[in-house]
Amino acid sequence: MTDGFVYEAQPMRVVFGAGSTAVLPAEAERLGMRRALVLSTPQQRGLATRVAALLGERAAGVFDGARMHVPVETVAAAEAAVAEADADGCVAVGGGSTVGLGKALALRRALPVLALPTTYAGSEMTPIWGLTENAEKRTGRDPAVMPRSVVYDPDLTMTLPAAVSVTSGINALAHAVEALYAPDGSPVVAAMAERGVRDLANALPLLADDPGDRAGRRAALCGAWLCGACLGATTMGLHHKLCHVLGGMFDLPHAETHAIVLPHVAALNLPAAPEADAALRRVLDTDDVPAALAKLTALATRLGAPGGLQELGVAEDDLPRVADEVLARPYANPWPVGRRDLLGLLHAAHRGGTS
Ligand SMILES: NC(=O)c1ccc[n+]([C@@H]2O[C@H](COP(=O)([O-])OP(=O)(O)OC[C@H]3O[C@@H](n4cnc5c(N)ncnc54)[C@H](O)[C@@H]3O)[C@@H](O)[C@H]2O)c1
Ligand SMILES: O=C(O)CCC(=O)CC(=O)O
Repeated sequence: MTDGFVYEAQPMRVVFGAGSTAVLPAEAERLGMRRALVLSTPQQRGLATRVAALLGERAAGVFDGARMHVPVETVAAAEAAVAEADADGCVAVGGGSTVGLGKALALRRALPVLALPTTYAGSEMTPIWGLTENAEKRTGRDPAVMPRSVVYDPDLTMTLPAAVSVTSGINALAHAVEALYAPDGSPVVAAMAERGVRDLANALPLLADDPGDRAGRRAALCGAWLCGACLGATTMGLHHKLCHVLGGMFDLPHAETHAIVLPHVAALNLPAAPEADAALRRVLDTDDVPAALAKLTALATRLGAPGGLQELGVAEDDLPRVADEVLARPYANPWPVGRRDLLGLLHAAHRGGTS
């Protein structure tokens, strides 16, 4: 096939709108959940408890042990909670960490997942699961982990701190950027990516200035949905690979790592991906896409996010080990990545700022 494409739509049901949390009991009923375990991080236990109260008899309890990068130990504890509560489904209330735990339960226990995202990570739109064991993060794809229903309520994002709003928004942007040059892209993905990037790039500066901006919250969540759907439909490239290796090896905060790395990968890859570059120039209204992305990263650092890998505690001496791991099992990428380029990129991301 020349210049063709394959697009496989993911089965996704989305309910979007301020106050849409109220539809949860009806969504649980639609999915046939009679005893749903509500999942959250420890920090979001209060919200999870309110969600359990809203579910009433359909709630089987709250498990608040979700952690970033889905450690296997956390999954084991959640499985024990599922067994003890005799749960027949789970409601994941939170960001990518909580949705990721729901996916692990879907994978291992065939439990249906209903997701209420509260960050912009976009995991709820993908069949990608991740698990971390012995400082190594494994990822895979399985349609069985896709949440059966996703309720996007911008009201739940009002409490998301400004810095996390910007970094998790950049995580979502990265999904769209890589989807635009993925080998399995398509016009549907490109349309979602362009709209998602535009929504997020417009909304993040508004949220940085005023996290209470309701229109900004709505636009950012809509952008996160679309960018997440792009990731769900395409294969990931160098950027995601780097973030997974770094995240797994050093237990780094996921969104912050994405925010640091993205402008550097864009600078390396976009010259080899002219169509993606043109689309991003158009939607970001710029002649220099990496610089526009670096401005968003700078927005996050102004709000207190780390500006470079060194600030995240990564030792410079460890960078060759990261490069080795990335090159050992590379993801498809427009620029044929060599060790020299990769080390240059890693050192720049380590220092922080632009390449
Ligand atoms: N599989 C996928 O497709 C995919 C995509 C993106 C991210 N991820 C995964 O998601 C994880 C990162 O997710 P994340 O960036 O959303 O962070 P997160 O879920 O870890 O949340 C970050 C922190 O913010 C808190 N929080 C979340 N929403 C809040 C809100 N509205 N108000 C106040 N506090 C809130 C959480 O409790 C947590 O303490 C990583 O493990 C990453 O690998 C997976
Ligand atoms: O890197 C991402 O943002 C998407 C993939 C991912 O995080 C895998 C996981 O769920 O751990």
